[in-house]
Amino acid sequence: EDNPKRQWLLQDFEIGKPLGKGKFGRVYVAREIKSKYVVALKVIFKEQIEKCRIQHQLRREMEIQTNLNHPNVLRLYGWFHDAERVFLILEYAHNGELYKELKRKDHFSEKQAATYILSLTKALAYCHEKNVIHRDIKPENLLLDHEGRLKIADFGWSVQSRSKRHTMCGTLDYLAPEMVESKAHDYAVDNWTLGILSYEFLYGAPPFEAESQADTFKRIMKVDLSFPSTPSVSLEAKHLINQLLVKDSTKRLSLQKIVEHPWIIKNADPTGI
Ligand SMILES: Clc1cnc2c(Nc3ccc(N4CCOCC4)cc3)nc(-c3cccnc3)cn12
Repeated sequence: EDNPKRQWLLQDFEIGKPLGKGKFGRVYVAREIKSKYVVALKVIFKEQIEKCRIQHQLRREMEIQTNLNHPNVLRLYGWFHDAERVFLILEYAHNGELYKELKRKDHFSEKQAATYILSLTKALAYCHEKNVIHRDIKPENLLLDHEGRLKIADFGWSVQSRSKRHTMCGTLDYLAPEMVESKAHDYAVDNWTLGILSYEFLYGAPPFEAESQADTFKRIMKVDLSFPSTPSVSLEAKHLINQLLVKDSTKRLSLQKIVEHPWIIKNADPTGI
């Protein structure tokens, strides 16, 4: 407040109930005492970080998320550390995890599913513009704010796209074909995931689910996609899913084309609620 660059301290916060635990630590709801602002405090143990040698990954998550500012991306307000822990000060998502909502409702309506997919598409377009590829978009990493607006969280696995970093201010001119190809390939993974999530939001389970990991792998590689007869889903929705779950990453529908797709135009609430 007076000096924004002042280091945050644990004593600046009242810690509330644990919201959940991840592999590297726990997330608590907390309140910054002076401003009474409610946040989520993600506590990560340094020994865990050293043991799994994820220092660089954590630093990358923090650099990336600090620089992202989008209504559908969970804000990272700041961070601090003490002898044994690192603390991330994150935006609190009052309505919790999207996948719990999906489990509760079995599957979403076409309007709800299209609204979430539109929010995700806009958030990913923003991230890609900032050369960030999330690579791990799944219901567990999606949270809902007090208005039910979707927030992408947990950038632990995202990467700053490497090709942009190697070339001089983003020109592709000097990149070898495989580098240009890999750049296009990298970003397109998030488009595939939007297809998976569209299916999962509408049917309640992901399209290539199978008994074993090996079977799921086979189904993905074959793009072994089929639509159950119930719940009944519109042809436009199936059309969008078919245009995203394409093996050739260069043939997947672009984020811009998703925003303009008839199913999205017809069903999504542009305010994202
Ligand atoms: Cl980061 C971050 C920001 N906000 C959250 C959040 N918010 C949140 C709000 C409300 C409820 N409840 C609402 C009433 O019913 C019970 C659940 C849960 C989580 N949860 C987690 C989380 C949850 C589970 C596991 N690992 C992390 C992480 N978060």
